Amino acid sequence: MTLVRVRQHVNPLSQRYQVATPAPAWDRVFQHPLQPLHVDIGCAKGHFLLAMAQQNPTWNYLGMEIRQPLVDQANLKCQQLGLTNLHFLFCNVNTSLASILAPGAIAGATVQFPDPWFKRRHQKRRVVQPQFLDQLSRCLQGDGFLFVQSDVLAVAQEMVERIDAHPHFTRRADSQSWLPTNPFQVMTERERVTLDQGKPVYRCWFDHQGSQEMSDRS
Ligand SMILES: C[S@@+](CC[C@H](N)C(=O)[O-])C[C@H]1O[C@@H](n2cnc3c(N)ncnc32)[C@H](O)[C@@H]1O
Repeated sequence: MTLVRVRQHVNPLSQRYQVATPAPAWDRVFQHPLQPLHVDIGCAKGHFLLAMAQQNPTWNYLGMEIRQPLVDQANLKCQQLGLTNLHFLFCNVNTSLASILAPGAIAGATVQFPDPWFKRRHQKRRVVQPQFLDQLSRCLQGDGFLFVQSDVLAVAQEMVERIDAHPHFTRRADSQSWLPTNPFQVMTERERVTLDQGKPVYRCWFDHQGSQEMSDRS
């Protein structure tokens, strides 16, 4: 058995992650490429999507992850399970959303337990930056959704403040305070560990609206 070293954290701002990843051939990665697409950002080992894809065969699922060994392992698992509505992609979402996903290509997105980067000087490495939300908004359909959760209150608050400040996202009525449960009823790796330790999770659910053209605030 070959042991692959998986780094604990990867700095998304380092030079080697600045090259935009091209889109895969969608008709090769999904059996039915026109099904609605749900993208999980920073999917790690992909446990969440492996379960979602089995439960919802009429949706396609794309996991985006910056640690390549995790992506390779997740795609292997996907193959072993014979799933034709799931694919994992090695990329830096902060540089590659626009090169991978066409405007309006996705029906929904999740950002779950993003790396917290606690030190102040490292916080610009966090995934949910204003520019990321502009790009995500371009890729989301007019009636798409965005679900975010974290076990770190400050990270959850920062994500929610940034999403609230974006003109094309609105909190769902049930998300005016933190959602008590995960609406997908499928746990991520990090969510399971957090709940097993009896710790709280901070969750929020947004509707996306507006045309892709309006989403481009730049
Ligand atoms: C704390 S883990 C959470 C994993 C999973 N979502 C969960 O809830 O268990 C955050 C993941 O996001 C990935 N990640 C961080 N920055 C990223 C980026 N810019 N692009 C893609 N993936 C990223 C990390 O490599 C890591 O696997």
